Amino acid sequence: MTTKQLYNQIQQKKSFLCVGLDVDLTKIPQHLLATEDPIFEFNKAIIDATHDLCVSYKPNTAFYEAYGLKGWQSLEKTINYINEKYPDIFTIADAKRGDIGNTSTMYAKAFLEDLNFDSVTVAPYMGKDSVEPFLAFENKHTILLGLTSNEGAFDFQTQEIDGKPMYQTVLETSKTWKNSENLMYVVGATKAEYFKEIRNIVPDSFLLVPGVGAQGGSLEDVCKFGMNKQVGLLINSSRGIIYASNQTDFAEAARTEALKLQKAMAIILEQN
Ligand SMILES: O=c1ccn([C@@H]2O[C@H](COP(=O)(O)O)[C@@H](O)[C@H]2O)c(=O)[nH]1
Repeated sequence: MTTKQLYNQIQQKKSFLCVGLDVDLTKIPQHLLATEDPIFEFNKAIIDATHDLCVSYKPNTAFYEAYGLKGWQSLEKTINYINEKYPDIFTIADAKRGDIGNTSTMYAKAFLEDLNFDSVTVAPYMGKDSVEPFLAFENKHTILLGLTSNEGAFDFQTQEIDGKPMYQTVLETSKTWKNSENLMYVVGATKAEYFKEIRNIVPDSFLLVPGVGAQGGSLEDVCKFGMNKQVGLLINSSRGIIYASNQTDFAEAARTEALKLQKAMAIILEQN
């Protein structure tokens, strides 16, 4: 999928919402545990209930890897379901990979070729040769960790080397790499005050923004400095949407929460 197609979806749906599919078997409705594949049944119901309100789904692979082979199979069924039933939706494997070149190539094949996600999140700290194998995939996107939403982001990412915070060096250096058109960045909603500076460095890139909802980030604050001509934002909420209820009405409750965010986004889009 191209960023132009993603932008078209944003305009059509008046939404730049990404729903996070972080399935924890201890939090999903009990009745689903009796089914053959509770993770997939949960995801399928959430996806069917929210697909018209969001432009992206982001399963965090940790929540599938934690359940071994069965978890990986649930992830595969989920991505196949989205690709077959809702092919216009942008898919993100939140896997935070990155290794020496030949290993990164295998990670890239796993997520972008075998599972056929549109994008994968990648950690930047092993440098250019660890990221370029992901960028080698045409029409796919690499989402590099820029400035993350957690408190630990201040341990390294904002630390200065030669007078410049490390996250800025990551943005400036990575945008010179091969096929950087297909590069996006993760920037946490909890770091709203950094968006102005980040937009100066990467004015045209899409930013994947987790941290709205359960982590307390503000949609309005992020949009104020984070939006660009193509909107340029994918705002993720996972727990705030998918665990709105743990009863039989869980999918409707998820839709209600997604709708609240979509309506707020529609207003912001109208004003910009
Ligand atoms: O900086 C980051 C990078 C990734 N995440 C991931 O996003 C979701 C957020 O979930 P919520 O339930 O909406 O808090 C989750 O998969 C994280 O691992 C992040 O939060 N911050």
